[in-house]
Amino acid sequence: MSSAPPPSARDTRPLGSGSESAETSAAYLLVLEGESSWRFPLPAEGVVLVGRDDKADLRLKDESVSRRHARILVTDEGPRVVDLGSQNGTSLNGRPIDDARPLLSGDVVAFGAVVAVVRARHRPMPARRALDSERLMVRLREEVERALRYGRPLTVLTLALGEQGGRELVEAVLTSEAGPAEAAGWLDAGHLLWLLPEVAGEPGEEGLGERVEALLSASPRARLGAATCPSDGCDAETLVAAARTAAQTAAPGGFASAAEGVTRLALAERVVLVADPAMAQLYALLRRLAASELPVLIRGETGVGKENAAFAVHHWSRRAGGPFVPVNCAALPEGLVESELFGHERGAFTGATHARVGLLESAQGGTVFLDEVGELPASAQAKLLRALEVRRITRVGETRERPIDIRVVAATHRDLEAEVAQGRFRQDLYFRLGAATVLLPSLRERPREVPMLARDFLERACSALGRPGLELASGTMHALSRHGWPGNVRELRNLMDYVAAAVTGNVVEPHHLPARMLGGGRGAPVGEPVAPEMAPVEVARRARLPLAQEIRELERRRMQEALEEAEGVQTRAAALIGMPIRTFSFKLKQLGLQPRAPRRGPPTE
Ligand SMILES: Nc1ncnc2c1ncn2[C@@H]1O[C@H](COP(=O)(O)OP(=O)(O)OP(=O)(O)O)[C@@H](O)[C@H]1O
Repeated sequence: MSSAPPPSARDTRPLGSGSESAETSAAYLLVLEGESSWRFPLPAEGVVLVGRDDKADLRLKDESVSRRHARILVTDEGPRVVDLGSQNGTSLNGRPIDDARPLLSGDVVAFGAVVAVVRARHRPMPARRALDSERLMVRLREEVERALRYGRPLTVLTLALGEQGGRELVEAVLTSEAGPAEAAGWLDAGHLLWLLPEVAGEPGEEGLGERVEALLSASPRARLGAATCPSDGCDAETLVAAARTAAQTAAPGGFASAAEGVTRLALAERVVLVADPAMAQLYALLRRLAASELPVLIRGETGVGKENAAFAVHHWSRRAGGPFVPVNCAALPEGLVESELFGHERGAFTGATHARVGLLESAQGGTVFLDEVGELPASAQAKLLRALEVRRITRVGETRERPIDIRVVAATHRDLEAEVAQGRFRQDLYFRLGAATVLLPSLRERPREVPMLARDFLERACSALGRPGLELASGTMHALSRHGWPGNVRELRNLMDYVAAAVTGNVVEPHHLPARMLGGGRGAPVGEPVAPEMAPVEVARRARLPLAQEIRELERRRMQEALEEAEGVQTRAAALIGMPIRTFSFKLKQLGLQPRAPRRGPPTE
């Protein structure tokens, strides 16, 4: 292995001259030492010792460099650097390294105070680099890990072969076009995946555009799609799914990026973002259901977007001009459920000083959204069933019936069938409400939507506060993608509201997130307490918590205890701690606490 030339010769030394490795070199280091800079060609394969030692291959003079400082190992997978326990350490892109790290074009390595920039020359990918799907996914996971760790871009490009095929030509393109840091292979007979580290997937970006053109020249009827880490996903499976979905949306012979696959549904004042294919299908179904008058039952965990789905049914229906009346059945005051729902006459009960129109009647000509319908007491269930069957209601304290023209969309986080089986919910009402049932997946099940929702909520929160937009660091995106989201979209929204208010710089770093999110793991148990406004980790480490946080923690504990004592009946739990039921119900959602199933007796006629 050749040693570095003396400083005087370094600046002028042409790349590839005077070194046995230069002819075969695929990459070089641009070394910046003191006032001088020079190129050090890396061998095609072999080991480069970096240090002040006379025997070092890359010989440096700076005092900050140890005699045997680092080693660069070059294999057909590309170069990797490892520190040899040097005094001042080796860093990659500003971060100290403690184990072997791959070097990619554009990486900045520092050996003590000496800096070297990696420049990879274009080297055709050997045919054997086309990996089988298993190895390809392993490689993609490594690349995702690297992209997130160092905040570097990574794009995955997928090709769905057209009817005319062209597999051999596509493979020829890979052999001639793929760079040394890239990998590609077939996911199945018809889908190719090409990993493009350092490609940000931006419109008009050369690294992407050239490859798209080359692939389409090989298979002109193919569809191409691309997804980028972290903006379209932070794990291998999500990125592949996003790229494949994008390819499906492209025309034959065309290309689409995953970002183009995000749909913004403008539903009057509401904006609903949809990117997950399952969600897109569900919203298409809701649109079809809207055209009918069928009652719709929406199932899903708390905060998953059930009210938005219900509003979509209303908005797309012929009732859009009428009112949309949301009713939280869990928050209706015990004893007043019927008068709230059906209204009452003056003097119907103590305190009924005026006649009052009920919530159902106030939805005349429109849609009533019965949220948490599983919480309705048995007597109200019976009365609701009758009202829906005869399309009339009777106000409490009145004998005459009044006609109603409403559509009912109901929602529940419970398994209503199981509730029916246990005698806690009327079967006939269940059949009536659940003529069409739509199950919304939890946010954990649609990881593709986490980054885009996070960005959107953050942008909206910043603009509501009148502050400039904030960026989400890739480590933060990673933490968001690993979180279990027991509170679903609401939890994400609350978190973004919190960071918009709390973070002072321009970038949301992982340490700004609540401590509970940094341990990570999709497996975070559902129903785990959620406090989006919980202090960031530095605050949590302090001996004393801010007063506001202590109060919130106390509130959470007391509410949980009360719920247990009241066997899940929210109105009773609220009364136990002297909190108005509406406040209780609101805080329950805000804190992501799971209301337990109330133990009710079987419904009566
Ligand atoms: N796809 C989406 N795009 C934009 N915002 C969303 C989306 N899904 C949910 N949200 C927002 O997340 C929050 C919670 O959604 P929503 O109230 O519809 O959930 P929910 O399932 O009805 O909750 P709960 O079970 O507590 O009644 C709302 O602020 C809503 O606007």
